[in-house]
Amino acid sequence: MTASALIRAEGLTVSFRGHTVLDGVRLQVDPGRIVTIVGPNGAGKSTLLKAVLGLVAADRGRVERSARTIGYVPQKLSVDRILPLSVRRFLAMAGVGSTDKASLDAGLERVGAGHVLGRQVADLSGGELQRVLLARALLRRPDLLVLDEPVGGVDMTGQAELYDLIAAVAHDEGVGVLMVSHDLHVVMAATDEVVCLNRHVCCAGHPETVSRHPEYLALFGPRAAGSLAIYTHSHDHGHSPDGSVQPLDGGHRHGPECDHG
Ligand SMILES: Nc1ncnc2c1ncn2[C@@H]1O[C@H](COP(=O)(O)OP(=O)(O)OP(=O)(O)O)[C@@H](O)[C@H]1O
Repeated sequence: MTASALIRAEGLTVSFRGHTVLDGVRLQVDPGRIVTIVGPNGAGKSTLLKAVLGLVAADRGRVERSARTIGYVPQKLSVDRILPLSVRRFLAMAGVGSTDKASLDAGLERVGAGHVLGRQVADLSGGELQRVLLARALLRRPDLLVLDEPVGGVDMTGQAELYDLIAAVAHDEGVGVLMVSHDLHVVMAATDEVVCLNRHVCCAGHPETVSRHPEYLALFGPRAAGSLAIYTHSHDHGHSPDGSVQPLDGGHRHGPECDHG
Protein backbone atom coordinates (compact mmCIF):
# COMPACT_ATOMS: atom_id res chain seq x y z
CA MET A 1 0.00 0.00 0.00
CA THR A 2 1.25 3.46 -0.79
CA ALA A 3 1.35 6.26 1.77
CA SER A 4 -0.41 8.64 -0.65
CA ALA A 5 -3.78 6.84 -0.62
CA LEU A 6 -6.79 9.17 -0.57
CA ILE A 7 -8.89 6.50 0.99
CA ARG A 8 -8.10 3.10 2.37
CA ALA A 9 -10.29 0.40 3.88
CA GLU A 10 -9.15 -2.79 5.58
CA GLY A 11 -11.27 -5.70 6.77
CA LEU A 12 -14.47 -3.69 6.33
CA THR A 13 -17.49 -5.64 7.57
CA VAL A 14 -21.04 -4.26 7.56
CA SER A 15 -24.25 -5.98 8.64
CA PHE A 16 -27.88 -4.90 8.53
CA ARG A 17 -30.11 -6.56 11.11
CA GLY A 18 -27.69 -9.42 11.59
CA HIS A 19 -27.25 -9.99 7.85
CA THR A 20 -23.67 -9.47 6.66
CA VAL A 21 -23.59 -7.48 3.41
CA LEU A 22 -19.86 -6.68 3.37
CA ASP A 23 -17.29 -9.07 4.72
CA GLY A 24 -13.63 -8.16 5.26
CA VAL A 25 -13.36 -5.79 2.29
CA ARG A 26 -10.07 -4.17 1.43
CA LEU A 27 -9.93 -1.16 -0.89
CA GLN A 28 -7.58 1.66 -1.75
CA VAL A 29 -7.79 4.68 -4.05
CA ASP A 30 -4.70 6.67 -4.95
CA PRO A 31 -4.56 10.11 -6.62
CA GLY A 32 -5.13 9.99 -10.37
CA ARG A 33 -6.45 6.42 -10.33
CA ILE A 34 -9.90 5.15 -11.27
CA VAL A 35 -11.10 2.20 -9.20
CA THR A 36 -14.37 0.69 -10.42
CA ILE A 37 -16.47 -1.66 -8.33
CA VAL A 38 -18.50 -4.20 -10.27
CA GLY A 39 -20.79 -6.91 -8.94
CA PRO A 40 -24.34 -8.25 -9.17
CA ASN A 41 -27.38 -6.52 -7.65
CA GLY A 42 -27.29 -6.62 -3.89
CA ALA A 43 -23.54 -7.36 -3.83
CA GLY A 44 -22.93 -4.48 -1.41
CA LYS A 45 -21.47 -1.93 -3.86
CA SER A 46 -23.46 1.12 -2.68
CA THR A 47 -23.00 0.04 0.94
CA LEU A 48 -19.24 -0.11 0.39
CA LEU A 49 -19.20 3.47 -0.95
CA LYS A 50 -21.30 4.66 1.99
CA ALA A 51 -19.11 2.81 4.48
CA VAL A 52 -15.89 4.33 3.15
CA LEU A 53 -17.56 7.76 3.26
CA GLY A 54 -18.63 7.18 6.86
CA LEU A 55 -22.35 7.32 5.97
CA VAL A 56 -22.86 3.73 7.09
CA ALA A 57 -21.30 2.36 10.27
CA ALA A 58 -18.96 -0.62 9.96
CA ASP A 59 -19.12 -3.51 12.43
CA ARG A 60 -15.45 -4.25 11.95
CA GLY A 61 -12.49 -2.95 10.02
CA ARG A 62 -10.81 0.35 9.46
CA VAL A 63 -11.24 3.24 7.03
CA GLU A 64 -8.58 5.92 6.60
CA ARG A 65 -9.66 9.01 4.71
CA SER A 66 -6.93 11.48 3.86
CA ALA A 67 -8.77 13.15 0.96
CA ARG A 68 -9.31 16.85 1.66
CA THR A 69 -12.50 17.26 -0.36
CA ILE A 70 -14.78 14.49 -1.55
CA GLY A 71 -17.34 14.86 -4.33
CA TYR A 72 -20.06 12.23 -3.98
CA VAL A 73 -22.71 11.28 -6.51
CA PRO A 74 -25.22 8.98 -4.79
CA GLN A 75 -27.14 6.31 -6.69
CA LYS A 76 -30.46 7.96 -5.90
CA LEU A 77 -31.56 11.38 -4.79
CA SER A 78 -35.15 11.83 -3.79
CA VAL A 79 -36.31 15.38 -4.18
CA ASP A 80 -39.46 16.50 -2.45
CA ARG A 81 -41.65 18.02 -5.18
CA ILE A 82 -43.43 20.15 -2.62
CA LEU A 83 -40.32 22.08 -1.57
CA PRO A 84 -39.18 24.54 -4.23
CA LEU A 85 -35.47 24.08 -4.94
CA SER A 86 -33.78 25.52 -7.99
CA VAL A 87 -30.68 23.94 -9.50
CA ARG A 88 -28.82 27.16 -8.70
CA ARG A 89 -29.71 26.95 -5.00
CA PHE A 90 -29.03 23.19 -4.93
CA LEU A 91 -25.50 23.74 -6.29
CA ALA A 92 -24.82 26.76 -4.07
CA MET A 93 -25.78 24.75 -0.96
CA ALA A 94 -23.24 22.03 -1.73
CA GLY A 95 -20.11 23.84 -0.61
CA VAL A 96 -18.94 24.53 -4.17
CA GLY A 97 -16.22 27.17 -4.63
CA SER A 98 -17.75 30.13 -6.51
CA THR A 99 -21.52 30.42 -6.54
CA ASP A 100 -21.81 33.21 -9.11
CA LYS A 101 -23.94 32.45 -12.15
CA ALA A 102 -20.99 32.27 -14.57
CA SER A 103 -19.12 29.67 -12.45
CA LEU A 104 -22.22 27.53 -11.95
CA ASP A 105 -23.12 27.78 -15.64
CA ALA A 106 -19.58 26.71 -16.56
CA GLY A 107 -19.81 23.76 -14.16
CA LEU A 108 -23.08 22.66 -15.73
CA GLU A 109 -21.75 23.23 -19.24
CA ARG A 110 -18.90 20.85 -18.48
CA VAL A 111 -21.35 18.00 -17.92
CA GLY A 112 -23.59 18.90 -20.87
CA ALA A 113 -26.33 20.54 -18.76
CA GLY A 114 -25.63 24.21 -19.45
CA HIS A 115 -29.31 25.09 -19.80
CA VAL A 116 -30.74 23.95 -16.45
CA LEU A 117 -29.50 26.51 -13.87
CA GLY A 118 -32.88 28.24 -13.51
CA ARG A 119 -34.94 25.02 -13.43
CA GLN A 120 -36.46 23.28 -10.42
CA VAL A 121 -34.49 20.19 -9.34
CA ALA A 122 -37.74 18.20 -9.03
CA ASP A 123 -38.59 18.94 -12.68
CA LEU A 124 -35.32 17.62 -14.14
CA SER A 125 -35.31 14.43 -16.19
CA GLY A 126 -33.34 11.46 -14.80
CA GLY A 127 -30.39 12.10 -17.09
CA GLU A 128 -30.42 15.86 -16.40
CA LEU A 129 -30.46 15.25 -12.64
CA GLN A 130 -27.55 12.83 -12.96
CA ARG A 131 -25.54 15.48 -14.84
CA VAL A 132 -26.37 18.09 -12.19
CA LEU A 133 -25.21 15.71 -9.44
CA LEU A 134 -21.92 15.18 -11.25
CA ALA A 135 -21.53 18.94 -11.78
CA ARG A 136 -22.17 19.48 -8.06
CA ALA A 137 -19.49 16.93 -7.15
CA LEU A 138 -16.95 18.46 -9.57
CA LEU A 139 -17.69 22.07 -8.55
CA ARG A 140 -16.47 21.22 -5.05
CA ARG A 141 -13.00 20.78 -6.62
CA PRO A 142 -12.56 17.39 -4.96
CA ASP A 143 -9.37 15.41 -4.71
CA LEU A 144 -11.55 12.28 -4.47
CA LEU A 145 -14.71 11.56 -6.47
CA VAL A 146 -17.05 8.83 -5.24
CA LEU A 147 -19.59 7.97 -7.93
CA ASP A 148 -22.44 5.49 -7.57
CA GLU A 149 -23.56 4.64 -11.11
CA PRO A 150 -22.89 8.20 -12.25
CA VAL A 151 -24.44 7.95 -15.72
CA GLY A 152 -27.68 6.12 -14.82
CA GLY A 153 -30.47 7.46 -17.04
CA VAL A 154 -28.08 9.41 -19.28
CA ASP A 155 -28.42 8.82 -23.05
CA MET A 156 -25.75 6.74 -24.81
CA THR A 157 -23.78 9.63 -26.31
CA GLY A 158 -23.93 11.47 -23.01
CA GLN A 159 -22.66 8.41 -21.14
CA ALA A 160 -19.54 8.19 -23.27
CA GLU A 161 -18.93 11.95 -22.86
CA LEU A 162 -19.33 11.79 -19.08
CA TYR A 163 -17.01 8.79 -18.78
CA ASP A 164 -14.45 10.69 -20.88
CA LEU A 165 -14.84 13.65 -18.53
CA ILE A 166 -14.37 11.44 -15.46
CA ALA A 167 -11.27 9.87 -17.01
CA ALA A 168 -9.84 13.31 -17.85
CA VAL A 169 -10.49 14.58 -14.31
CA ALA A 170 -8.63 11.56 -12.93
CA HIS A 171 -5.76 11.26 -15.35
CA ASP A 172 -5.16 14.95 -16.18
CA GLU A 173 -5.99 16.56 -12.83
CA GLY A 174 -4.87 13.76 -10.49
CA VAL A 175 -8.27 13.28 -8.84
CA GLY A 176 -8.85 9.80 -7.38
CA VAL A 177 -12.10 8.16 -8.52
CA LEU A 178 -14.01 5.40 -6.76
CA MET A 179 -16.96 4.37 -8.91
CA VAL A 180 -19.70 1.77 -9.06
CA SER A 181 -20.80 0.88 -12.55
CA HIS A 182 -22.72 -1.76 -14.45
CA ASP A 183 -21.58 -0.43 -17.85
CA LEU A 184 -18.67 -2.81 -18.16
CA HIS A 185 -17.82 -2.28 -21.81
CA VAL A 186 -17.84 1.53 -21.62
CA VAL A 187 -16.13 1.97 -18.29
CA MET A 188 -13.31 -0.48 -18.53
CA ALA A 189 -11.46 1.44 -21.20
CA ALA A 190 -10.44 4.03 -18.63
CA THR A 191 -10.47 2.04 -15.41
CA ASP A 192 -7.14 1.43 -13.72
CA GLU A 193 -8.40 -1.16 -11.29
CA VAL A 194 -11.56 -3.25 -11.15
CA VAL A 195 -12.80 -4.60 -7.84
CA CYS A 196 -15.22 -7.47 -8.32
CA LEU A 197 -17.47 -7.50 -5.25
CA ASN A 198 -19.97 -10.06 -4.09
CA ARG A 199 -20.16 -9.36 -0.35
CA HIS A 200 -16.41 -10.01 -0.28
CA VAL A 201 -13.79 -8.98 -2.84
CA CYS A 202 -13.80 -11.88 -5.31
CA CYS A 203 -10.87 -10.52 -7.26
CA ALA A 204 -9.28 -7.19 -8.03
CA GLY A 205 -6.77 -5.85 -10.49
CA HIS A 206 -6.40 -4.63 -14.05
CA PRO A 207 -9.60 -5.09 -16.13
CA GLU A 208 -7.92 -7.63 -18.37
CA THR A 209 -6.79 -9.86 -15.53
CA VAL A 210 -10.11 -9.60 -13.68
CA SER A 211 -11.98 -10.57 -16.85
CA ARG A 212 -10.12 -13.91 -16.82
CA HIS A 213 -10.64 -14.69 -13.18
CA PRO A 214 -12.83 -17.75 -12.46
CA GLU A 215 -14.91 -15.94 -9.79
CA TYR A 216 -15.55 -13.05 -12.17
CA LEU A 217 -16.54 -15.49 -14.92
CA ALA A 218 -18.81 -17.36 -12.51
CA LEU A 219 -20.56 -14.11 -11.54
CA PHE A 220 -20.85 -12.45 -14.91
CA GLY A 221 -20.40 -15.16 -17.52
CA PRO A 222 -18.20 -15.17 -20.62
CA ARG A 223 -20.17 -12.44 -22.43
CA ALA A 224 -19.38 -9.89 -19.74
CA ALA A 225 -15.78 -11.08 -19.70
CA GLY A 226 -15.68 -10.28 -23.41
CA SER A 227 -17.01 -6.79 -22.64
CA LEU A 228 -14.31 -6.21 -20.07
CA ALA A 229 -11.59 -7.33 -22.43
CA ILE A 230 -12.98 -5.55 -25.49
CA TYR A 231 -10.48 -2.74 -25.28
CA THR A 232 -7.53 -5.08 -25.00
CA HIS A 233 -6.11 -6.94 -27.94
CA SER A 234 -4.00 -9.99 -28.42
CA HIS A 235 -0.89 -9.07 -26.48
CA ASP A 236 2.57 -10.49 -26.19
CA HIS A 237 2.37 -9.49 -22.55
CA GLY A 238 0.16 -9.88 -19.51
CA HIS A 239 -0.65 -7.63 -16.56
CA SER A 240 0.28 -7.97 -12.93
CA PRO A 241 -2.39 -7.13 -10.31
CA ASP A 242 -1.32 -3.46 -10.15
CA GLY A 243 -1.82 -3.18 -13.91
CA SER A 244 1.87 -3.09 -14.81
CA VAL A 245 2.91 -4.97 -17.94
CA GLN A 246 4.64 -8.30 -17.49
CA PRO A 247 6.28 -10.33 -20.26
CA LEU A 248 4.53 -13.60 -20.97
CA ASP A 249 6.20 -16.51 -19.31
CA GLY A 250 5.97 -19.48 -21.67
CA GLY A 251 2.52 -18.33 -22.81
CA HIS A 252 1.24 -18.07 -19.25
CA ARG A 253 -0.36 -14.82 -18.11
CA HIS A 254 0.05 -13.62 -14.59
CA GLY A 255 -3.17 -13.95 -12.65
CA PRO A 256 -5.01 -11.26 -10.74
CA GLU A 257 -4.77 -10.61 -7.05
CA CYS A 258 -7.46 -12.60 -5.36
CA ASP A 259 -8.95 -12.69 -1.93
CA HIS A 260 -11.35 -15.49 -1.29
CA GLY A 261 -12.00 -14.26 2.25
N1 LIG B 1 -30.07 0.60 5.16
C1 LIG B 1 -30.24 -0.71 4.90
N2 LIG B 1 -30.95 -1.49 5.74
C2 LIG B 1 -31.11 -2.82 5.53
N3 LIG B 1 -30.57 -3.46 4.46
C3 LIG B 1 -29.86 -2.73 3.57
C4 LIG B 1 -29.66 -1.32 3.75
N4 LIG B 1 -28.91 -0.87 2.72
C5 LIG B 1 -28.65 -1.95 1.94
N5 LIG B 1 -29.23 -3.06 2.45
C6 LIG B 1 -29.14 -4.41 1.89
O1 LIG B 1 -27.77 -4.70 1.70
C7 LIG B 1 -27.56 -5.44 0.50
C8 LIG B 1 -26.57 -4.71 -0.38
O2 LIG B 1 -27.19 -3.52 -0.86
P1 LIG B 1 -26.42 -2.50 -1.82
O3 LIG B 1 -27.37 -1.40 -2.13
O4 LIG B 1 -25.12 -2.13 -1.19
O5 LIG B 1 -26.14 -3.41 -3.08
P2 LIG B 1 -25.60 -3.00 -4.55
O6 LIG B 1 -24.51 -3.94 -4.89
O7 LIG B 1 -25.28 -1.54 -4.59
O8 LIG B 1 -26.88 -3.34 -5.44
P3 LIG B 1 -27.42 -2.73 -6.85
O9 LIG B 1 -26.50 -3.20 -7.94
O10 LIG B 1 -28.76 -3.37 -6.97
O11 LIG B 1 -27.48 -1.23 -6.72
C9 LIG B 1 -28.94 -5.61 -0.13
O12 LIG B 1 -29.43 -6.88 0.20
C10 LIG B 1 -29.77 -4.52 0.52
O13 LIG B 1 -31.11 -4.89 0.62
